[in-house]
Amino acid sequence: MNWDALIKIRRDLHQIPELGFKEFKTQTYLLDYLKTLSPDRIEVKTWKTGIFVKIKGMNPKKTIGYRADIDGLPITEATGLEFQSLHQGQMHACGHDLHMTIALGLITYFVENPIDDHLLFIFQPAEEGPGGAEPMLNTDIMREWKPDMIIALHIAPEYPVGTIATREGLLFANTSELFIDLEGKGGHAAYPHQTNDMVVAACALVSQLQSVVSRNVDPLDSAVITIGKITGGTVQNIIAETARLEGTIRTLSVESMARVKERIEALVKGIEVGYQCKTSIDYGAMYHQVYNHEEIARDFIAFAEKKENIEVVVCNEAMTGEDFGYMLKEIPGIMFWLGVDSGYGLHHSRLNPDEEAIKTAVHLLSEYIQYKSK
Ligand SMILES: CC(=O)N[C@@H](CCC[C@H](N)C(=O)O)C(=O)O
Repeated sequence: MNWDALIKIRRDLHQIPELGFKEFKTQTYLLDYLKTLSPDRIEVKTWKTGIFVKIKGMNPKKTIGYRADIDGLPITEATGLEFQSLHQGQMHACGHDLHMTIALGLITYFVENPIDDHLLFIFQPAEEGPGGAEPMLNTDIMREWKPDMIIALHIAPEYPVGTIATREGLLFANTSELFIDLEGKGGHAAYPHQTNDMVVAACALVSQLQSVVSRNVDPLDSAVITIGKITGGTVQNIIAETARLEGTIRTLSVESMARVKERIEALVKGIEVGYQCKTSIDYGAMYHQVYNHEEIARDFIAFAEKKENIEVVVCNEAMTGEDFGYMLKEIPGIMFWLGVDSGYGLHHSRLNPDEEAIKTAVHLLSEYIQYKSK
């Protein structure tokens, strides 16, 4: 494997992060790379900004899948790296540049070292939203090339390189986006009694939302409500007529998601009455939990534990979301965390994964896939 070439690929991809379903340059870059590989064994099909790559097996009995997400985030990069993002306000701050590079490393390896089974690599757009996994699953290409098992990984800044972490069963939470619009009556800053101020209403609502997890969810269960963005008003001396909260809900069960939403709706109704305004709630994109197939997870953990230079952690569930959960709902498989040792975490403008982890993942997965194909 030409590791220097893979590092260059990672850095090239890092420079061109694009948001969900706008990954045009990324798709072109990936397709250009795939054209450099011997065409005899691979078939490539595109879907929107995503790509399916099938590597034909020598004596196939099944198809093994690997999924890499390809979109970036609306974050202004502050790493100061020489290969930092060229796209103002956009960054690969969730490691998808590494996920794609690892997929290309595996494709290159298996084109050069064919195995018995078919392999399907899925480059999936829009993981950060609105979600590309579910629509990709529903394509004719996927119906035709559907894998019998599927694998994905996610970088983990908190673990050192060489560590992987996973577990049987639930790994990532159920998620739902949350958008709440408030509309009242604006006016002059000096005449608040003639208005219904939506900045005040929005602040009250953010505070009240904090009681849902602390008072409506069983302490032995887990949930998260995060409001990541508030907008409202126009200038400092005009009382705001509108405000908008944007956030996300995370729960460990589908039932808790329903309960949390019920409570949010009740609080929003209360704001409507208490602050004399109109409200609306939009749940945006929702992701199914990531649930690892127990037997495959056990087998993968046992396999990885035998590898030199790999430390396996059997981790707790995380409140992160991943639309790979939809793929695992239909296809038996696993997701795991890949240690990349960064002082800054996921979705941070200074996230700086150690590129050595690319080698760890390509070694581990090429060996695991060969073992599963025997
Ligand atoms: C691994 C990761 O960070 N995934 C994202 C998925 C976002 C889903 C959706 N846009 C939402 O915010 O609910 C995450 O934030 O966990």
